[in-house]
Amino acid sequence: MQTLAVDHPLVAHKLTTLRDVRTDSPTFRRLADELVTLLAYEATRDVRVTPATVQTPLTAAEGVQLASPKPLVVPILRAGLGMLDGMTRLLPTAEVGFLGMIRDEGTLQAQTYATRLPENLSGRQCYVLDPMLATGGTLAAAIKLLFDRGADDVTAICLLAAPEGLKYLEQAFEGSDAPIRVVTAAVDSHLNEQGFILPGLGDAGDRLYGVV
Ligand SMILES: O=P(O)(O)OC[C@H]1O[C@H](OP(=O)(O)OP(=O)(O)O)[C@H](O)[C@@H]1O
Ligand SMILES: O=c1cc[nH]c(=O)[nH]1
Ligand SMILES: [Mg+2]
Repeated sequence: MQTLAVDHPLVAHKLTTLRDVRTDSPTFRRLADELVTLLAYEATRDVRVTPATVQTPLTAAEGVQLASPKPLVVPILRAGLGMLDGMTRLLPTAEVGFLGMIRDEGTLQAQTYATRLPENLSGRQCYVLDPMLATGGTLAAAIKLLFDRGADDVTAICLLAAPEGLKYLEQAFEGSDAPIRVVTAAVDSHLNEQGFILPGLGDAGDRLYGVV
């Protein structure tokens, strides 16, 4: 598994405001959207392309186009939905599938309550969107579901990741042949006793959707 914490002053600037407890929901949504687009630029570095030739007004030019089958973007509801527009701005022709997952705040176990994905993902590159990688249980379950349907390459885009979650994923998919990448704006310090990322940004779903 590869982890990339994107080191860029604009990412750090936007993340700082996102963390700030005084940031209201509309601003939080806008910043999350902008951050995803910046992270997506790095996360799609290995997106598959094929050679293509176009005619310019003057002559032929060799270039590339996105390969087939096209990439699949999978936001994990609810909080991952706040990352979808930022991602599809960069990959407008990607197909979008949905996973609804919720972490039980007592046991910290993830449960899947909705699945709307293509049955066969063989040969597909998948981009999973979830702002918080905490214990890693949610993302591990999502990646397993994609692999079970034949996906052969998964990149997760997270706004924040905890070292515990990264380690959990590393162990869960140890020996897997398929590439797994995690692209994040920052790897934070650790989890607290309630499984929240510190310093973190609180409950991403609640902050996106105005619960607080
Ligand atoms: O790494 P984990 O310990 O599994 O925790 C991370 C998950 O928790 C949050 O979702 P939550 O369950 O709160 O659902 P929500 O998106 O509906 O708020 C977050 O968006 C991740 O999906
Ligand atoms: O810090 C955390 C951990 C899980 N889910 C969140 O929204 N925030
Ligand atoms: Mg939540």
